[in-house]
Amino acid sequence: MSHPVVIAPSILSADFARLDAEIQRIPDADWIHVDVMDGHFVPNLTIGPPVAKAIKKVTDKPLDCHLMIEDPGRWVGDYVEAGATNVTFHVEATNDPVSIARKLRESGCGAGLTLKPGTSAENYLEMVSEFDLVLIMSVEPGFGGQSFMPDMLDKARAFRAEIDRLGLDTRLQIDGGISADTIAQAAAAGCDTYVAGSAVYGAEDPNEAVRTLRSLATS
Ligand SMILES: O=C(CO)[C@H](O)[C@H](O)COP(=O)(O)O
Repeated sequence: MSHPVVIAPSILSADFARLDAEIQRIPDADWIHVDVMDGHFVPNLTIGPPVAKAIKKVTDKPLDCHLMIEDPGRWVGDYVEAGATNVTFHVEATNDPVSIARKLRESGCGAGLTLKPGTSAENYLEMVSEFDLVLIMSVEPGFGGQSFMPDMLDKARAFRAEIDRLGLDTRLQIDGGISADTIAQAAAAGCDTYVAGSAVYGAEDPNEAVRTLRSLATS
């Protein structure tokens, strides 16, 4: 099943002192991507539920929360309460991703599965029907501004094949080093949902960057 392209700028690369204004600079974005880091699962510390809730107040766009945290099952409810549309968590941080996905879906929130670059798709393909979104990390999670890892496209192809084989409408998202130079490769590998931080907020006109990414992903 093919979806319209979604461009989800990551506010990790925005000015945290002016988040409301930074979000208003990207009216053509489809989703707002919120990178949650706990200083344990990844060596960086960013934002938590109160900030997600504050962001929700200043935008009607879906809030796409990527939890780079330990023990995600303990915290997902807080992001649902904060107004998340999707909550994506790492398979490396839990022994029971399916239970967490079911909890999210029962609360009316989309469930997202994600894997670090070193984790292979093999053990997780079979659970794809439990998820609304699969996120392929194309950098090591933790920081914006890193280089795209083209080897991750094989993982995207494997998930795309399984999603299509089962006829699911699960979205295939990619995050890390997505720019005008890399987005077409990700599209060719079957991705339909793109996170971009520095390529959007590092541009002189972030909204123009969003439009350019969308057009390169669809051409
Ligand atoms: O999850 C992330 C880092 O862990 C970020 O969303 C991602 O890296 C986006 O930044 P950039 O587009 O600059 O690579």
